Amino acid sequence: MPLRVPASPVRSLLRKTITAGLQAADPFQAVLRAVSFTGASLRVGRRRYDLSRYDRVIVIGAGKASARMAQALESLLGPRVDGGLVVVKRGHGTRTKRIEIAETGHPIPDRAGLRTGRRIKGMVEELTPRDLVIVALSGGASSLLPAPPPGVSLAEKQRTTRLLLRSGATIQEINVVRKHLSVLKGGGLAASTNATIVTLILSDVIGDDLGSIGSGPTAADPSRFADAIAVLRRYKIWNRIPESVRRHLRGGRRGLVPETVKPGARLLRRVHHEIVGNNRLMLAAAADAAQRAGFRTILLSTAITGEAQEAARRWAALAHLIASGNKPPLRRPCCVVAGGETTVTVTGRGKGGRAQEFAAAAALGIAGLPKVWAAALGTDGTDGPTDVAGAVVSGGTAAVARMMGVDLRRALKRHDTYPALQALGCHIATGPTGTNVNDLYLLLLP
Ligand SMILES: Nc1ncnc2c1ncn2[C@@H]1O[C@H](COP(=O)(O)OP(=O)(O)O)[C@@H](O)[C@H]1O
Ligand SMILES: O=C(O)[C@@H](CO)OP(=O)(O)O
Repeated sequence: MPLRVPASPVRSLLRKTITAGLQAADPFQAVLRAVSFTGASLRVGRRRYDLSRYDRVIVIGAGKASARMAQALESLLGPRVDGGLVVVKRGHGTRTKRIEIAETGHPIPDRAGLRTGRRIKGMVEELTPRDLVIVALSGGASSLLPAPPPGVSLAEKQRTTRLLLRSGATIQEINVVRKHLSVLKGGGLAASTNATIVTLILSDVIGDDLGSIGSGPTAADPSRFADAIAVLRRYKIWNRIPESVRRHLRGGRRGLVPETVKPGARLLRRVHHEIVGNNRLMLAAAADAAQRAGFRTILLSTAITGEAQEAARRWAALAHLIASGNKPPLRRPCCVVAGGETTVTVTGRGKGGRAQEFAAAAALGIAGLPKVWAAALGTDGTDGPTDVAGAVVSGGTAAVARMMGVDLRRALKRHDTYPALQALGCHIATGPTGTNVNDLYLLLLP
């Protein structure tokens, strides 16, 4: 799908920055930057693998961007890839030759995911130390590759996931729970095989914590069962999750269920990780494009977090500061670029996403400021469970909303920002981008 940005004086700048950012986050290019293959030598970052010493080279993967990562590995390694299986979100698949692509459910795991999880576990279990597994990991893996422990059904895991996603917990906290409800996460994939592992990661977690991205299937996990219980209590969902899940977690805390793989574990000596792309790289490219378009540009932060509406209020405060013209931190024409990932504590049955919630709140925050635009979008192209990437609003959006009878405050209260922003013509659509490196936030003062 081509990039769709509403008409406005900043349309061209938006197109340039978004396109540059998405290109820099392209999983195919990201893999090619980090990996090369000459003779029998596979270079991954600073590490080299002599492939003549391995019997089989298998590509396993999970995440929204993992099909494109697999494609890049195929193009590099050609027939040296003996096969593999990579799981992506429905609609995010691409054509591959040797590596099978499976499409499963996200953000709620489904039956296809369960089947694929079992197949992947079976595939790696039979490998030996003379085999090499290349793991193509990106955000979304937690849901795409469910592997509930004995005693917990898929339906029970689905319910727990639903509650967690709406609870306002951070992705790190959510994944502390998911790691303790999975036999493949929290290092479980690495523990399931004797093969050598190199994991290529397109990160969608701020700070690139290896244990959090896709719940770290090949990474150490310092968190414990007690931490998982604490997260569920903190967000007041302990009493709402299924009894089987509580039983499993309590049993784990008492030492009746094996813990996730802990830092320093011996098995991790045959595992290496390489971050091939992340939010920062995407932001740098977007900022560069704005600069080249003649805007004074700063990359303000890679860690916009917290409730989306609050983050939007801070964003609006910055807009006021710059627009005031009174010793502004940046003079027009200027562009502020930031990244990160906010959270939304969802109540009710509204339709929206983090970026749309941010944009709608920003519209109220910058109301009345002339020639100021704020945009927010998820780089995967689907903001929350919707078909748009995000939205762009201006200092005039709130007035237009009033005129049209669109109640932005009410939309925010009900977390129902999609219909409001749609009516106002503010949506930015990219279609599924094939990548996933968190969100992009822009403040534009031409
Ligand atoms: N109606 C809504 N309004 C705002 N945000 C929502 C709504 N429904 C879900 N979300 C947010 O969408 C997130 C999941 O959507 P998604 O963009 O797929 O996340 P991710 O990119 O992390 O996988 C949830 O964490 C939740 O905060
Ligand atoms: O897979 C996951 O655990 C997370 C983080 O990597 O991704 P997403 O929020 O896209 O599901």
